[in-house]
Amino acid sequence: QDVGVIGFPFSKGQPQPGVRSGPAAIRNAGLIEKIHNLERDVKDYGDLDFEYIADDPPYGLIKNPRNVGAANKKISAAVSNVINDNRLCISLGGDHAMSIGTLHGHATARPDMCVLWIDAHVDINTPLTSMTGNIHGTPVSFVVHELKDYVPVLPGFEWMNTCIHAKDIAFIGVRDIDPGERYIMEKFGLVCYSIHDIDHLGLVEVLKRAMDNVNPNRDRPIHISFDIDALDPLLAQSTGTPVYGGLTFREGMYIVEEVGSTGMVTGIDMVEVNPELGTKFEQNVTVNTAVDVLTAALGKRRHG
Ligand SMILES: CN[C@](CCCC[B-](O)(O)O)(CCN1CCCCC1)C(=O)O
Ligand SMILES: [Mn+2]
Ligand SMILES: [Mn+2]
Ligand SMILES: [Mn+2]
Repeated sequence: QDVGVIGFPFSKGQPQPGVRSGPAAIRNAGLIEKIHNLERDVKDYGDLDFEYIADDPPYGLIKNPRNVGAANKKISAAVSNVINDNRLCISLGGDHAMSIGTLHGHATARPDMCVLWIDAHVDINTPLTSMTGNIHGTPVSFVVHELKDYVPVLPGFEWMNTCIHAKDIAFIGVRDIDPGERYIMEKFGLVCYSIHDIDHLGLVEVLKRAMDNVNPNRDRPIHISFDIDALDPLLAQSTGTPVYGGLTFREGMYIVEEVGSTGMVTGIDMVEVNPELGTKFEQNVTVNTAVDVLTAALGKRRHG
């Protein structure tokens, strides 16, 4: 399947501006060329630009609702466009709030798509449970049908509708959940494999169970939302919310190799790379790892 790459230099879902430079850093590390080298037809759709809305007071604790809502409306249309071009859409971030738009856009183009959320976090705070007001900790609550009654319509989000069922998403790599999120996960029976589960069951079994939950017949388009902070901070240092004890490079690669090899992946987010955090060395390791994860998802194999 052909590939489309689109950049979302977006940072309004959290307080650190450097995440806006993620797309440029990932491109500079040679992503497009490396995809070419896989004999995949790849089209670069460039970066989306986001008009800044100055008058954007908080909604409760939630910061920048109008900016985040307007950006995600554009992101959704852009992602739908790439997928309707029959290209696997690679969305480069930018913070994880952008996945409100990437999931909405993917589901608009592929209504039966399912989601693997690879992250240290479950990002399912509602605007009322978030303790930080950073929308990058809430994107899942905006898209899940069963949470509709728990998520107020924020200014800037009037365009939005929920687009997946709780059973259509599985989380892998989780190790930092807020109390409100834990309540929601248990109340709605969301499928979540923590780092502890990986240590207990093994990654092969965890990945099998996650796929059995969201894609039992392996016949549904798959959206991989990869938050670079799923990986251990020793590897992915340049990110806004690092949490110790994350996925190794090998575990991260195994996940995307396995899921990619189904040939069912039609959307991938690579988010939360902040090239302005950490040392130059740490920035390079983080960005190069992001590129390696993406090329592995597209078929680059370590066994040649
Ligand atoms: C776990 N929830 C956090 C982090 C969200 C990370 C977003 B991601 O996209 O990078 O995954 C953290 C909330 N805690 C901050 C420290 C004090 C306790 C609450 C939040 O801000 O909601
Ligand atoms: Mn995270
Ligand atoms: Mn449905
Ligand atoms: Mn995240």
